[in-house]
Amino acid sequence: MIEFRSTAVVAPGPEGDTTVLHPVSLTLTERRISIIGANGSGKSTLARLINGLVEPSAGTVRITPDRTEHSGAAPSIGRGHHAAGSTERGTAEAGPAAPLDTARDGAAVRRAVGFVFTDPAAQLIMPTVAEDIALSLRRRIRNKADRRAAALTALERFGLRELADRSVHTLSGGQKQLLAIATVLATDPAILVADEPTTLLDLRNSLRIGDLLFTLPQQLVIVTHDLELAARADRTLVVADGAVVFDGAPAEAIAHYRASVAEEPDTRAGTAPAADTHRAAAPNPDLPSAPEITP
Ligand SMILES: Nc1ncnc2c1ncn2[C@@H]1O[C@H](COP(=O)(O)OP(=O)(O)OP(=O)(O)O)[C@@H](O)[C@H]1O
Repeated sequence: MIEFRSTAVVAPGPEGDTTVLHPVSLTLTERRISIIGANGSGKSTLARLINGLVEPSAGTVRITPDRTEHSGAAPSIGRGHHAAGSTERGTAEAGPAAPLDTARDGAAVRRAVGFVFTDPAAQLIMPTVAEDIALSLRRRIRNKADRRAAALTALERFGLRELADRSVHTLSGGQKQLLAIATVLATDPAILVADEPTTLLDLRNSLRIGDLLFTLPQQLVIVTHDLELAARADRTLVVADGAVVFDGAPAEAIAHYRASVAEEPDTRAGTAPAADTHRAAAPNPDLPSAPEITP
């Protein structure tokens, strides 16, 4: 579960403060949450607050990792199989953990919340594929040989086993993104936040990565400009001008976003409000998985 309580982000600058995110309160319990909105609207800021990459200037963000929610068989891709899960998940405790505050419990939050960036190059740092995934396992598995074996098993799960000793620089964009996701998931986070993970990918790889993300046992928060992908969520947030302006069922959220784009010329001329902020807090009676439902 992810809780924003009057969370705001203000960036100081030479010419005064800029409000990047207006105060927002949300309780996110659904398993799949998508965030959509225009460029520069504040989506990444909202996503980065979840794992502490951005700290709130006011209010709080709290994470309650549910260790039971992803204790089942993990999905695989390509020729992979599920065996990796047992190696990495053996120590997972059952039941909900205590809430973590992103400002106070930074290290624990980063362990609980994996983050996938748009550009996988931002997180692939070791020379080879196997070394990269092994690096993410270093805290969990101290012995080097065991770590390599676990890395290979994890790669198998994502259909990347044959690329184990390849330089990460020789991978295709799709393979890099898959590896980036694999390295994050190898640490078994309770929540996965993905910030436009398919933006740099072709259609085939977008579909592949989308299928992977939406079949994960983890709670997923995905920022995306791909409205088909966004529509697969249980709940969608629309962000505009640093505020959550709609929160509800994906189809309605997407319709709201499309309508706001259609109205844009008026908005730019200053003849209409940028967003109907009242709708953000309004509960959606049609939302099948309302905020109180546990994933
Ligand atoms: N530290 C900062 N200082 C000043 N402005 C910032 C800071 N962080 C973000 N912003 C501004 O806040 C706005 C929202 O940024 P953010 O990256 O969250 O948008 P976004 O919706 O993810 O955009 P995109 O879809 O283009 O990735 C942008 O105008 C950005 O330039």
